[in-house]
Amino acid sequence: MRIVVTGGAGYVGGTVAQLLMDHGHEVTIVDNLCHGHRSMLPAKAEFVEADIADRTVLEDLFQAKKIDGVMHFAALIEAGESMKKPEIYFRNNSASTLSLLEAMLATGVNRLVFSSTAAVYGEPEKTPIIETAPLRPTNAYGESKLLVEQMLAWLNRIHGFRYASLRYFNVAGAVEGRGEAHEPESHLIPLVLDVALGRRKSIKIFGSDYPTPDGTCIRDYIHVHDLARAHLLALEALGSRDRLIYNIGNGRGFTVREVVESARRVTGHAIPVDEEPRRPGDPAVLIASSEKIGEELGWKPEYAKLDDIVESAWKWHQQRYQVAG
Ligand SMILES: NC(=O)c1ccc[n+]([C@@H]2O[C@H](COP(=O)([O-])OP(=O)(O)OC[C@H]3O[C@@H](n4cnc5c(N)ncnc54)[C@H](O)[C@@H]3O)[C@@H](O)[C@H]2O)c1
Ligand SMILES: O=c1ccn([C@@H]2O[C@H](COP(=O)(O)OP(=O)(O)O[C@H]3O[C@H](CO)[C@H](O)[C@H](O)[C@H]3O)[C@@H](O)[C@H]2O)c(=O)[nH]1
Repeated sequence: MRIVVTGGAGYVGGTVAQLLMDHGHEVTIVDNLCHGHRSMLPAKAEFVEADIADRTVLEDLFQAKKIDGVMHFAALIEAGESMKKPEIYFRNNSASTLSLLEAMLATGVNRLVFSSTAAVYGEPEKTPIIETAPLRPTNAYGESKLLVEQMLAWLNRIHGFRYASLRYFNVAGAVEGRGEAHEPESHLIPLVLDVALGRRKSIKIFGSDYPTPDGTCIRDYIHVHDLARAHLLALEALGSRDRLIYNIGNGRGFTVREVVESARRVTGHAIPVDEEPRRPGDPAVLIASSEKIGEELGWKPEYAKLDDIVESAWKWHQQRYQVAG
């Protein structure tokens, strides 16, 4: 298939773009490089530097290349930042995505895989979270993604628009020369590894008074390779089905302190911590049930152990920052 990958200069989009190409698909990446890096682009992918809000560029591209489908990763992704500047999340993640959807409708491109998030659930009533759980985001980032999910449901109902919405839990790990390099970095695992490399003095723990066994937040970490495989399965499934919504996680939760412990085991570094107040908008516990995608598409994570995920991130982190070890 000929696939446009938005946000393909980023961590997840770049990884999926490479896997698509490994499977023989043709890929054109659209990214405005607001957070992406040219070094993340797969070597043989075509690259268009543009914003997803630019309908003219997108419509020309969709028509010229006879595009079969879109994988949409482009977004601002920091839950913490979204609680300080919600408006930029609604503009970039919700309004600009509507421009992309309009361009798809105008040119007859009728297959989309959308990067949604566990943040659409907010504070869950029950864990593991299933896809029919209430959708009540506690941060503006999650709301900006939920708005897109709502648009997609209407486009499906009215135009028969085919889409898969994949609600990722916490993505981590690296594959063959491609890993997590957000700038600025806000995610726990790369920040902890920065401490192990001596790039930061300590890791801040945001909140130690949550109702969890050690008082810190619990998250479900999923390896980026397993996540990428789920995208290919969803893209294929849209050939015969028109509306797919799946959680993508490991089904096991780890506290922030357990992540730090894992990084201590993997890196051999003491990793000092500083206890800080809670970060606004953070739910206490997010753990996925991914049974639905397992039953319907046969997806199963290959990386089940936290130490293996951290180890793969660590290898890449060391290479990226050119420290031997
Ligand atoms: N990393 C996670 O843990 C996680 C968890 C759940 C969901 N997600 C979702 O996965 C997707 C990818 O996340 P990531 O970690 O790879 O982030 P990333 O920041 O590495 O990649 C996002 C890319 O989108 C580009 N971009 C942003 N706005 C754009 C716009 N208007 N036009 C064109 N390009 C634009 C950026 O330049 C960047 O290259 C996002 O939609 C994010 O919300 C990520
Ligand atoms: O320096 C840090 C960074 C994070 N945390 C804590 O570690 C946990 C994980 O935080 P991350 O920032 O790594 O990830 P989030 O859970 O906030 O969010 C991530 O996963 C979500 C889905 O679960 C979203 O999709 C979002 O894009 C993505 O950033 C949270 O409890 C956070 O408070 C710290 O204690 N210290």
